[in-house]
Amino acid sequence: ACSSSTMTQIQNLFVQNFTQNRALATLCLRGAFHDCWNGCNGALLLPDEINRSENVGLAPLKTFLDPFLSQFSCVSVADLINSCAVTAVKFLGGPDVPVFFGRIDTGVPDPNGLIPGPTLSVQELIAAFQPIGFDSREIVALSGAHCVGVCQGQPFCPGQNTTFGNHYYVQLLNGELQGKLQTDIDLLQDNTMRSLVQQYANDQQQFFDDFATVFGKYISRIECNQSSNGPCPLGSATSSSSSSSSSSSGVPIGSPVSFSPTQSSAPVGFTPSTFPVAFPSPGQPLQPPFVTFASSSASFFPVQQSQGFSTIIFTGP
Ligand code: HEM
Repeated sequence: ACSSSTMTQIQNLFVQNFTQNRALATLCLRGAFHDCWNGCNGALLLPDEINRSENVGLAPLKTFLDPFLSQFSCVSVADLINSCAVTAVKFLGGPDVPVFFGRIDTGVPDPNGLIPGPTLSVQELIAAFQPIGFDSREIVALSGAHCVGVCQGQPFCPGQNTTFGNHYYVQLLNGELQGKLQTDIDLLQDNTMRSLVQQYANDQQQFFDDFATVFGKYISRIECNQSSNGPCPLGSATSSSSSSSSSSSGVPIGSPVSFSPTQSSAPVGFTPSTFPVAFPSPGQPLQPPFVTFASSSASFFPVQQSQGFSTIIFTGP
Protein backbone atom coordinates (compact mmCIF):
# COMPACT_ATOMS: atom_id res chain seq x y z
CA ALA A 1 0.00 0.00 0.00
CA CYS A 2 1.07 3.60 -0.53
CA SER A 3 2.16 5.87 2.29
CA SER A 4 -0.51 8.09 3.71
CA SER A 5 1.09 11.14 2.10
CA THR A 6 0.85 9.47 -1.30
CA MET A 7 -2.79 8.62 -0.65
CA THR A 8 -3.35 12.28 0.19
CA GLN A 9 -1.70 13.25 -3.07
CA ILE A 10 -3.98 10.85 -4.94
CA GLN A 11 -7.07 12.15 -3.14
CA ASN A 12 -6.12 15.71 -4.01
CA LEU A 13 -5.86 14.73 -7.66
CA PHE A 14 -9.32 13.21 -7.43
CA VAL A 15 -10.63 16.45 -5.99
CA GLN A 16 -9.06 18.47 -8.78
CA ASN A 17 -10.66 16.24 -11.37
CA PHE A 18 -14.04 16.25 -9.63
CA THR A 19 -13.85 20.03 -9.69
CA GLN A 20 -13.60 19.84 -13.46
CA ASN A 21 -16.38 17.30 -13.78
CA ARG A 22 -18.57 16.22 -10.90
CA ALA A 23 -19.79 13.25 -12.92
CA LEU A 24 -16.43 11.62 -12.21
CA ALA A 25 -17.31 11.65 -8.52
CA THR A 26 -20.58 9.78 -8.99
CA LEU A 27 -18.82 7.28 -11.26
CA CYS A 28 -16.32 6.52 -8.51
CA LEU A 29 -19.05 6.03 -5.94
CA ARG A 30 -20.91 3.55 -8.12
CA GLY A 31 -17.59 1.90 -8.97
CA ALA A 32 -16.95 1.07 -5.32
CA PHE A 33 -20.40 -0.51 -5.03
CA HIS A 34 -19.61 -2.79 -7.95
CA ASP A 35 -15.98 -3.56 -7.12
CA CYS A 36 -16.73 -4.45 -3.51
CA TRP A 37 -19.81 -6.56 -4.01
CA ASN A 38 -17.78 -9.77 -4.09
CA GLY A 39 -15.14 -8.32 -1.77
CA CYS A 40 -13.12 -5.24 -2.79
CA ASN A 41 -10.58 -6.76 -5.14
CA GLY A 42 -9.96 -4.43 -8.06
CA ALA A 43 -11.50 -6.84 -10.57
CA LEU A 44 -13.94 -4.20 -11.79
CA LEU A 45 -11.28 -2.63 -14.00
CA LEU A 46 -10.31 -5.89 -15.70
CA PRO A 47 -11.41 -5.72 -19.35
CA ASP A 48 -13.58 -8.81 -18.90
CA GLU A 49 -15.48 -7.20 -16.08
CA ILE A 50 -15.77 -3.51 -16.93
CA ASN A 51 -17.43 -4.31 -20.28
CA ARG A 52 -20.21 -6.43 -18.81
CA SER A 53 -23.77 -5.26 -19.12
CA GLU A 54 -24.06 -5.09 -15.31
CA ASN A 55 -21.33 -2.42 -15.43
CA VAL A 56 -22.81 -0.40 -18.27
CA GLY A 57 -21.82 3.23 -17.90
CA LEU A 58 -18.76 2.48 -15.78
CA ALA A 59 -16.19 2.24 -18.59
CA PRO A 60 -15.11 5.88 -18.19
CA LEU A 61 -14.05 5.00 -14.64
CA LYS A 62 -11.29 2.85 -16.09
CA THR A 63 -10.25 5.67 -18.41
CA PHE A 64 -10.15 7.97 -15.42
CA LEU A 65 -8.27 5.66 -13.04
CA ASP A 66 -5.73 4.03 -15.37
CA PRO A 67 -3.43 7.08 -15.39
CA PHE A 68 -3.33 6.93 -11.59
CA LEU A 69 -2.27 3.30 -11.73
CA SER A 70 0.56 4.15 -14.12
CA GLN A 71 1.67 7.03 -11.97
CA PHE A 72 1.38 5.44 -8.53
CA SER A 73 2.67 1.90 -8.60
CA CYS A 74 2.13 1.52 -4.86
CA VAL A 75 -1.65 1.67 -5.06
CA SER A 76 -3.86 -1.34 -5.69
CA VAL A 77 -6.84 -0.96 -7.99
CA ALA A 78 -9.16 -1.80 -5.10
CA ASP A 79 -7.64 0.88 -2.87
CA LEU A 80 -7.75 3.38 -5.73
CA ILE A 81 -11.46 2.78 -6.40
CA ASN A 82 -12.38 3.04 -2.73
CA SER A 83 -10.20 6.04 -2.10
CA CYS A 84 -11.93 7.67 -5.06
CA ALA A 85 -15.37 6.77 -3.71
CA VAL A 86 -14.88 8.20 -0.22
CA THR A 87 -13.27 11.31 -1.67
CA ALA A 88 -16.29 11.62 -3.96
CA VAL A 89 -18.78 11.39 -1.09
CA LYS A 90 -16.97 14.15 0.74
CA PHE A 91 -16.48 16.26 -2.38
CA LEU A 92 -20.19 16.08 -3.14
CA GLY A 93 -21.01 17.35 0.34
CA GLY A 94 -21.47 14.08 2.20
CA PRO A 95 -19.86 12.69 5.35
CA ASP A 96 -16.31 11.46 5.97
CA VAL A 97 -16.44 7.74 5.32
CA PRO A 98 -13.74 5.84 7.21
CA VAL A 99 -11.45 3.92 4.88
CA PHE A 100 -8.23 2.01 5.26
CA PHE A 101 -5.81 1.14 2.50
CA GLY A 102 -4.12 -2.18 1.85
CA ARG A 103 -6.52 -4.12 -0.33
CA ILE A 104 -5.11 -6.74 -2.66
CA ASP A 105 -6.15 -7.06 -6.29
CA THR A 106 -7.32 -10.46 -7.39
CA GLY A 107 -6.48 -10.29 -11.08
CA VAL A 108 -9.36 -12.66 -11.78
CA PRO A 109 -12.80 -11.41 -12.83
CA ASP A 110 -15.62 -12.05 -10.38
CA PRO A 111 -18.46 -14.28 -11.51
CA ASN A 112 -20.85 -12.49 -13.81
CA GLY A 113 -24.33 -11.59 -12.60
CA LEU A 114 -23.71 -11.33 -8.85
CA ILE A 115 -24.48 -7.62 -8.56
CA PRO A 116 -28.14 -7.01 -7.81
CA GLY A 117 -30.03 -5.76 -10.83
CA PRO A 118 -32.48 -2.86 -10.95
CA THR A 119 -35.57 -5.02 -11.35
CA LEU A 120 -35.32 -7.06 -8.15
CA SER A 121 -38.30 -7.04 -5.85
CA VAL A 122 -37.67 -5.77 -2.35
CA GLN A 123 -37.64 -9.34 -1.02
CA GLU A 124 -35.09 -10.32 -3.65
CA LEU A 125 -33.01 -7.26 -2.80
CA ILE A 126 -32.96 -8.16 0.89
CA ALA A 127 -32.09 -11.75 -0.02
CA ALA A 128 -29.22 -10.53 -2.24
CA PHE A 129 -27.64 -8.40 0.50
CA GLN A 130 -28.16 -10.88 3.32
CA PRO A 131 -25.28 -13.25 2.41
CA ILE A 132 -22.80 -10.39 2.25
CA GLY A 133 -23.81 -9.21 5.72
CA PHE A 134 -26.18 -6.30 5.16
CA ASP A 135 -29.71 -6.10 6.52
CA SER A 136 -32.70 -4.19 5.25
CA ARG A 137 -31.86 -1.05 7.27
CA GLU A 138 -28.36 -1.02 5.82
CA ILE A 139 -29.77 -1.37 2.29
CA VAL A 140 -31.84 1.76 2.86
CA ALA A 141 -28.77 3.72 3.97
CA LEU A 142 -26.66 2.50 1.04
CA SER A 143 -29.40 3.25 -1.47
CA GLY A 144 -29.15 6.90 -0.43
CA ALA A 145 -26.10 7.04 -2.74
CA HIS A 146 -28.67 7.49 -5.49
CA CYS A 147 -29.03 11.07 -4.28
CA VAL A 148 -26.31 11.83 -6.83
CA GLY A 149 -25.70 10.96 -10.42
CA VAL A 150 -27.70 9.56 -13.24
CA CYS A 151 -29.83 6.62 -14.17
CA GLN A 152 -29.91 6.05 -17.92
CA GLY A 153 -28.79 9.60 -18.52
CA GLN A 154 -31.45 11.18 -16.31
CA PRO A 155 -30.80 12.51 -12.81
CA PHE A 156 -31.87 10.05 -10.12
CA CYS A 157 -33.16 12.96 -8.10
CA PRO A 158 -34.61 15.63 -10.37
CA GLY A 159 -32.91 18.96 -9.82
CA GLN A 160 -30.70 17.85 -6.97
CA ASN A 161 -28.37 15.19 -8.27
CA THR A 162 -25.10 17.06 -7.91
CA THR A 163 -24.85 17.17 -4.13
CA PHE A 164 -24.91 14.46 -1.50
CA GLY A 165 -27.86 14.84 0.85
CA ASN A 166 -31.10 13.31 2.11
CA HIS A 167 -33.18 14.62 -0.82
CA TYR A 168 -33.27 11.08 -2.24
CA TYR A 169 -35.52 10.01 0.64
CA VAL A 170 -37.68 13.12 0.43
CA GLN A 171 -38.20 12.66 -3.29
CA LEU A 172 -38.80 8.94 -2.90
CA LEU A 173 -41.65 9.68 -0.50
CA ASN A 174 -43.02 12.41 -2.78
CA GLY A 175 -43.17 10.05 -5.74
CA GLU A 176 -40.60 12.08 -7.67
CA LEU A 177 -38.44 9.04 -8.41
CA GLN A 178 -41.12 7.31 -10.47
CA GLY A 179 -39.69 5.90 -13.67
CA LYS A 180 -36.21 5.47 -12.20
CA LEU A 181 -35.06 2.34 -10.34
CA GLN A 182 -37.69 -0.11 -9.20
CA THR A 183 -35.38 -1.22 -6.39
CA ASP A 184 -35.48 2.33 -5.02
CA ILE A 185 -39.23 2.76 -5.29
CA ASP A 186 -39.88 -0.65 -3.75
CA LEU A 187 -38.09 0.32 -0.51
CA LEU A 188 -41.43 1.87 0.42
CA GLN A 189 -43.13 -1.53 0.31
CA ASP A 190 -41.32 -2.93 3.32
CA ASN A 191 -42.50 -1.46 6.64
CA THR A 192 -39.07 -1.38 8.29
CA MET A 193 -37.49 0.16 5.24
CA ARG A 194 -40.23 2.72 4.68
CA SER A 195 -39.99 3.97 8.23
CA LEU A 196 -36.25 4.38 7.83
CA VAL A 197 -36.79 6.27 4.56
CA GLN A 198 -39.06 8.60 6.56
CA GLN A 199 -36.46 9.05 9.29
CA TYR A 200 -33.73 9.89 6.79
CA ALA A 201 -36.05 12.27 4.95
CA ASN A 202 -36.52 14.11 8.24
CA ASP A 203 -32.97 13.96 9.51
CA GLN A 204 -30.03 14.42 7.16
CA GLN A 205 -27.53 14.03 10.00
CA GLN A 206 -28.85 10.58 10.81
CA PHE A 207 -28.53 9.62 7.15
CA PHE A 208 -24.96 10.93 7.00
CA ASP A 209 -23.97 9.10 10.20
CA ASP A 210 -25.53 5.83 9.06
CA PHE A 211 -24.23 6.13 5.51
CA ALA A 212 -20.68 6.69 6.77
CA THR A 213 -20.88 3.62 9.00
CA VAL A 214 -22.57 1.32 6.52
CA PHE A 215 -20.60 2.37 3.45
CA GLY A 216 -17.40 2.21 5.54
CA LYS A 217 -18.31 -1.35 6.40
CA TYR A 218 -19.19 -2.14 2.79
CA ILE A 219 -15.83 -1.00 1.40
CA SER A 220 -13.95 -2.88 4.12
CA ARG A 221 -15.06 -6.27 2.94
CA ILE A 222 -11.84 -7.85 1.84
CA GLU A 223 -11.39 -11.46 1.00
CA CYS A 224 -8.44 -12.44 3.09
CA ASN A 225 -7.41 -15.63 1.38
CA GLN A 226 -6.78 -14.19 -2.05
CA SER A 227 -3.08 -14.09 -1.37
CA SER A 228 -1.02 -16.05 1.06
CA ASN A 229 1.48 -13.26 1.63
CA GLY A 230 -0.50 -10.05 1.23
CA PRO A 231 -1.96 -8.12 4.12
CA CYS A 232 -4.91 -9.75 5.78
CA PRO A 233 -5.30 -7.39 8.66
CA LEU A 234 -8.99 -7.29 9.28
CA GLY A 235 -9.52 -10.76 10.64
CA SER A 236 -8.17 -14.23 10.31
CA ALA A 237 -8.27 -15.79 6.88
CA THR A 238 -11.20 -18.04 6.29
CA SER A 239 -11.59 -20.13 3.20
CA SER A 240 -14.94 -21.68 3.74
CA SER A 241 -18.27 -20.74 5.12
CA SER A 242 -21.85 -21.30 4.24
CA SER A 243 -21.86 -18.08 2.30
CA SER A 244 -18.56 -18.53 0.51
CA SER A 245 -18.58 -18.52 -3.22
CA SER A 246 -16.14 -19.39 -5.92
CA SER A 247 -14.54 -17.13 -8.44
CA SER A 248 -14.77 -18.03 -12.08
CA SER A 249 -11.36 -19.69 -11.88
CA GLY A 250 -12.52 -21.89 -9.05
CA VAL A 251 -10.40 -20.19 -6.38
CA PRO A 252 -12.34 -20.26 -3.11
CA ILE A 253 -13.21 -16.89 -1.68
CA GLY A 254 -13.37 -16.50 2.06
CA SER A 255 -16.18 -15.06 4.08
CA PRO A 256 -16.20 -11.30 4.28
CA VAL A 257 -14.10 -9.98 7.12
CA SER A 258 -15.63 -7.45 9.43
CA PHE A 259 -14.33 -4.70 11.61
CA SER A 260 -15.72 -1.62 13.17
CA PRO A 261 -15.25 1.25 10.75
CA THR A 262 -15.36 3.63 13.66
CA GLN A 263 -12.14 2.29 15.14
CA SER A 264 -9.67 5.13 15.35
CA SER A 265 -6.52 3.44 14.16
CA ALA A 266 -5.84 1.55 10.97
CA PRO A 267 -5.56 -2.22 11.24
CA VAL A 268 -2.03 -3.63 11.00
CA GLY A 269 -0.78 -3.42 7.43
CA PHE A 270 -3.27 -0.76 6.41
CA THR A 271 -2.67 2.92 5.86
CA PRO A 272 -5.29 5.11 7.52
CA SER A 273 -7.48 7.42 5.52
CA THR A 274 -6.15 10.91 5.18
CA PHE A 275 -9.14 13.13 5.67
CA PRO A 276 -9.38 15.97 5.64
CA VAL A 277 -7.91 16.52 2.22
CA ALA A 278 -7.80 20.07 0.97
CA PHE A 279 -10.89 20.95 -0.97
CA PRO A 280 -10.93 23.88 -3.34
CA SER A 281 -13.25 26.62 -2.25
CA PRO A 282 -16.32 27.15 -4.40
CA GLY A 283 -15.77 29.66 -7.14
CA GLN A 284 -12.11 28.79 -7.49
CA PRO A 285 -12.05 25.93 -9.94
CA LEU A 286 -8.84 24.89 -11.58
CA GLN A 287 -8.33 26.13 -15.08
CA PRO A 288 -9.43 23.61 -17.65
CA PRO A 289 -8.51 21.67 -19.66
CA PHE A 290 -5.58 19.91 -18.00
CA VAL A 291 -5.04 18.58 -14.54
CA THR A 292 -1.49 17.38 -14.22
CA PHE A 293 0.34 15.24 -11.75
CA ALA A 294 2.40 17.60 -9.69
CA SER A 295 5.44 15.39 -9.48
CA SER A 296 5.82 14.40 -13.09
CA SER A 297 5.46 15.64 -16.61
CA ALA A 298 2.68 13.16 -17.28
CA SER A 299 -0.38 15.13 -18.14
CA PHE A 300 -3.69 13.87 -17.01
CA PHE A 301 -6.29 13.45 -19.64
CA PRO A 302 -8.43 16.52 -20.10
CA VAL A 303 -11.93 16.41 -18.79
CA GLN A 304 -14.30 18.92 -20.25
CA GLN A 305 -17.02 20.50 -18.25
CA SER A 306 -20.25 18.68 -18.81
CA GLN A 307 -23.74 20.02 -18.35
CA GLY A 308 -25.12 18.30 -15.31
CA PHE A 309 -24.40 14.64 -15.52
CA SER A 310 -25.65 13.80 -18.93
CA THR A 311 -22.30 13.48 -20.64
CA ILE A 312 -18.79 12.69 -19.69
CA ILE A 313 -16.55 13.93 -22.43
CA PHE A 314 -13.04 12.58 -22.73
CA THR A 315 -10.94 14.24 -25.34
CA GLY A 316 -7.43 13.29 -24.29
CA PRO A 317 -4.64 12.64 -24.31
C1 HEM B 1 -29.38 -1.56 -3.96
C2 HEM B 1 -29.08 -2.02 -5.14
C3 HEM B 1 -28.63 -1.12 -6.27
C4 HEM B 1 -29.06 -1.19 -7.54
C5 HEM B 1 -30.07 -2.18 -8.10
C6 HEM B 1 -28.39 -0.15 -8.27
C7 HEM B 1 -28.55 0.09 -9.61
C8 HEM B 1 -28.08 1.19 -10.28
C9 HEM B 1 -28.38 1.51 -11.65
C10 HEM B 1 -29.23 0.66 -12.59
C11 HEM B 1 -27.78 2.69 -11.93
C12 HEM B 1 -27.87 3.48 -13.24
C13 HEM B 1 -26.76 3.19 -14.17
C14 HEM B 1 -26.96 3.97 -15.46
O1 HEM B 1 -28.05 4.00 -15.99
O2 HEM B 1 -25.96 4.57 -15.93
C15 HEM B 1 -27.08 3.11 -10.74
C16 HEM B 1 -26.35 4.25 -10.64
C17 HEM B 1 -25.66 4.62 -9.51
N1 HEM B 1 -25.50 3.88 -8.36
FE1 HEM B 1 -26.58 2.24 -7.87
N2 HEM B 1 -27.57 0.54 -7.43
C18 HEM B 1 -27.68 -0.02 -6.19
C19 HEM B 1 -26.97 0.35 -5.06
C20 HEM B 1 -26.00 1.32 -5.04
C21 HEM B 1 -25.09 1.54 -3.95
C22 HEM B 1 -25.02 0.70 -2.69
C23 HEM B 1 -24.30 2.59 -4.31
C24 HEM B 1 -23.19 3.24 -3.54
C25 HEM B 1 -23.08 3.23 -2.23
C26 HEM B 1 -24.75 3.05 -5.60
C27 HEM B 1 -24.27 4.13 -6.27
C28 HEM B 1 -24.70 4.56 -7.51
C29 HEM B 1 -24.33 5.84 -8.11
C30 HEM B 1 -23.51 6.92 -7.47
C31 HEM B 1 -24.93 5.86 -9.37
C32 HEM B 1 -24.85 7.00 -10.38
C33 HEM B 1 -23.70 6.73 -11.33
C34 HEM B 1 -23.47 7.87 -12.30
O3 HEM B 1 -23.92 8.99 -12.09
O4 HEM B 1 -22.76 7.63 -13.30
N3 HEM B 1 -25.75 2.24 -6.03
N4 HEM B 1 -27.28 2.19 -9.76
